[in-house]
Amino acid sequence: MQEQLYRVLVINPGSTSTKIGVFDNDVLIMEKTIRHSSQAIAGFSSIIDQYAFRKQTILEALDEEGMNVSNLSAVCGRGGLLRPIEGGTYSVNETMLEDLRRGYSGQHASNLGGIIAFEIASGLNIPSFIVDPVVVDELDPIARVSGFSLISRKSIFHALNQKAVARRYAMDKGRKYNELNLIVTHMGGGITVGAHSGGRVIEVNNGLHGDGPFSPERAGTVPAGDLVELCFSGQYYRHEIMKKLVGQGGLVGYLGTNDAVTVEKRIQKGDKEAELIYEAMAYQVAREIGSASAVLRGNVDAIILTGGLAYGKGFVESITERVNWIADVAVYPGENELQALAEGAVRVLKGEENAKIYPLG
Ligand SMILES: Nc1ncnc2c1ncn2[C@@H]1O[C@H](COP(=O)(O)OP(=O)(O)OP(=O)(O)O)[C@@H](O)[C@H]1O
Ligand SMILES: CCCC(=O)O
Repeated sequence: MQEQLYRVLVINPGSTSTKIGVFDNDVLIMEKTIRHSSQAIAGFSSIIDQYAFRKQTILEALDEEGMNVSNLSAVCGRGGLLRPIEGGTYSVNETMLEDLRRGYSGQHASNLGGIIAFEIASGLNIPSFIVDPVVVDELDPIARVSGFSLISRKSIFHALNQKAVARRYAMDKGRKYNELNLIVTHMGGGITVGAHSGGRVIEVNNGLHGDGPFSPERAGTVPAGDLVELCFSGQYYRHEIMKKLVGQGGLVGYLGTNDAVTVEKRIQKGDKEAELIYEAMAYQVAREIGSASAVLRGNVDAIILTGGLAYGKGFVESITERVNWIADVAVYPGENELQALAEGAVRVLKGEENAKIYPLG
């Protein structure tokens, strides 16, 4: 019998781009990255204000590629800063739309994913979904304790790519994801290191404005007392400090660029400051992996390195030589987010899974 074919449009809005793909089941038939210049983005005062502009660019891109939207079975967007929820595929509903519009847990480009998916899908009378948003929260209770009773640790991380790559690793090894203990390290504009056990991410750093290694544009963990002193020194406004932590932190703060390729070129030309900072970023990633290995009591099947920085050979080597005594290191450069969105939607369309209802419980 012929397999039923579902055509799914997937939408992944990032800070400087909107990536879209069209899949027939899990097979990619069209992919496009629409880049937004900083001038185009700067014209909007908030993420949500970009909604009509981004939706229009998506529809134009589909039109240019000759994609007839009336053949779609569903639309799936990357979910944003919602309430903390467990991983999986969720139907877009009114509560979710409201939370995405007001940025329940903050502002992030992916807040637009579910909204645009819903708008396109409802015009076609087809379902819309989100999959594994950045707020997926499967932390063990012990991981929430920060040590400061007024603040709990939060789970904000690259859930979509971490889960997709972990599943891919399991498939490559002929194993089931939920049988493995994995340390998955996503290294992009932000860096998150997750301890995956029994199919759940029981510990992970909050890669947005929480903790963990510094990254191309984020500060990660900073000494708390010194940060408090700086906040009250009268030198900076609140939004300026926030920007120094997220956006202008990490490599940007030290070296003026978020582009690791540029940093590598500077190192090749003998820039010692660039060498120290780049090495420090690898050192902090390795330190976070070591910490995740303790969470898993040393019972680690593999350490997985993924995201754009995993293309950097020297960077990967520098991490690997510090952590390969813990477990084998597998490298999956780049990200697999469009594919993961499509697979999440198709699992539901085929009836292999039920779509979850937001918010759970
Ligand atoms: N070939 C390469 N060698 C070294 N670094 C690379 C290479 N290609 C990309 N990078 C670096 O990867 C980083 C961006 O990674 P990525 O594209 O995963 O981030 P993003 O999607 O913008 O953010 P995030 O992954 O946090 O959502 C940049 O610093 C970029 O310079
Ligand atoms: C940490 C959440 C995803 C991102 O890097 O923006």
